[in-house]
Amino acid sequence: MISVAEALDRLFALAPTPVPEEVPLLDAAGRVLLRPVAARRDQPPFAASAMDGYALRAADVSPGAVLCILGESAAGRRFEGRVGPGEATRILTGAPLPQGADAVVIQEEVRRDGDRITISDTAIAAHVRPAANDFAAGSELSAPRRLSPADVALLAAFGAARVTVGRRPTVAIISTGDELVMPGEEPGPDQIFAANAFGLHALLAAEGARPRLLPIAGDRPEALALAFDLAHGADLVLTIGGASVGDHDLVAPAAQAAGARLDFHKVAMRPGKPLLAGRMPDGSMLLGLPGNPVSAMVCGLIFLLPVIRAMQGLLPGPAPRERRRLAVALRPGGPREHYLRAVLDRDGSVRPFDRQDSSLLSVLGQADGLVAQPPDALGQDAGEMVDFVPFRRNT
Ligand SMILES: Nc1nc2c(c(=O)[nH]1)N[C@H]1C(S)=C(S)[C@@H](COP(=O)(O)OP(=O)(O)OC[C@H]3O[C@@H](n4cnc5c(N)ncnc54)[C@H](O)[C@@H]3O)O[C@H]1N2
Ligand code: MOO
Repeated sequence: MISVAEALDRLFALAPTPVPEEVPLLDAAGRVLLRPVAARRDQPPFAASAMDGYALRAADVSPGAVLCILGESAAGRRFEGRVGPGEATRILTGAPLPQGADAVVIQEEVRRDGDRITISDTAIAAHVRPAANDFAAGSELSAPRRLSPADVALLAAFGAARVTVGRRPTVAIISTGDELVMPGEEPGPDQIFAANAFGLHALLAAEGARPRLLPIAGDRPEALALAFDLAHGADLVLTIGGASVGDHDLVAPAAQAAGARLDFHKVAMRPGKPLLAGRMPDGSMLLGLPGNPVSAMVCGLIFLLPVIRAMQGLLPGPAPRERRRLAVALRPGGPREHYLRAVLDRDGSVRPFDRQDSSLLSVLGQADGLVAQPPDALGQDAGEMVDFVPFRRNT
C-alpha cells in the first residue's frame, strides 16, 4: 500500500493542467489568478491630501499666522495655480496638492474669515499622501493566488477590467450502491440516504469546482458503465463507495471495463484505505472514494481539495496543517496514517473524540478538524504536540 504523501503526488500527476480563462473583474472573487497583473499607473497618481482642510507651505504654519485663500482643490478637479508664501487653498480629501504647497492643515485647526484663515496654536502641517504611496505603476499582484475581495479591490485600483483565472473544474459525482436513495425519496427498509454526494458537492463548490450529481448507480456493472458514460466530459469523475473488496464493490473493475487505467488502489490511511485513482479513456481523472461517510469526507479533505486547487492553478500541496497541543492522551497508532476527528478546546488544544468509527457523520459534524497521527506512532501524553488539519480554512 502506498503512503498518503505518495498518493497525493500521484494524484497531482494525474490532475489535468489548469485551463486559463479570462473573466470580468466582477466575476473574479474566489477564482485563482493564473497570470500576474501589473498596475497601469501610480496610486495615488499625484501627491494628495489625506484630510479636508487647507493646502499650504509647511514653513508658513505657525500659531496665529494669517494666510490668503486662492481657491479650491477638490477630488477630481485640481487647483491649477501655484501656492506661494502666505497663501493657501481649500483642499478636500483625495484632492491633488497644488503646486508650491507641501502640507495640509485640517480645517478644525484654522479659523476662516472670508478668504483668509488664521492658523491655531495646535495646528500641524502634514496629511499629504505622496504620489505612488499605495503602489507604483508596474507593481504586480502575483500569481497563482486565490483572489480575495481585497485582491479584487486592488486589481480594480490597478485599472484591470478583466483577469486570467483558472477555469473551474467540472466534477461528475457518482454514488454507488443498491442501498442508496436520494434525500426526499422514500427509502426501503434496507436502504439509507446518499449522504456523501451532498457533503462532497458542498466541499467541491466551496473550493471553486463545478460539481454535478449523477443518478445513483446500483451494484451492477451495467449501471456503473452507464454512469461512466454520463460522466463523459467532466474534468474529474468522482465515485463514492464500491471501492473495497466486497462482492458488490465494482468500481475498479467497472472503470477498467470502461477503459480506465488505474494508477493506484488502496492507501495506508485510516479512514480511507480503499481509495483508488486513475485516468478515464477521454483523459479525465478518476478518483474513487470509499463509501463510509467519514472516509469519503476525510478523503475529500486530504486528497480531493488539494487536487481541485491544483486543477485551478494553485501550487500543488497537501491540506494545510497546524501544530497543536493534545488536551488528552493519544493511544498508539496502527500501521496506517490515522486521521482522528477532534474538537478544539478553548485554549486551542485538540481533543480527539472517543468514537472514531468511519460511519459517524454526527461526530464529523461536531469536529473542528483532524488530528493526523503518522503510521506506527507511539502513544502520546496530554500536552504533547500533534499535527492538526483544520476544517473550513480559507487557503
Ligand atoms: N473485508 C474487508 N472489508 C472492508 C475493508 C477491507 O479492507 N476488507 N475495508 C473497509 C473500509 S476501510 C471501508 S472505508 C469500507 C469502504 O468500502 P466501499 O468503498 O466499498 O464502500 P461500500 O461498501 O459501498 O459502502 C461502505 C458503507 O458506506 C455506505 N455508503 C456508501 N455510499 C454512501 C453514500 N453515498 N452515502 C452514505 N453512505 C454511503 C454504505 O451503505 C456502507 O455502509 O469497506 C470496509 N470493508
Ligand atoms: O478506511 Mo475505512 O475508510 O477505515 O472506514
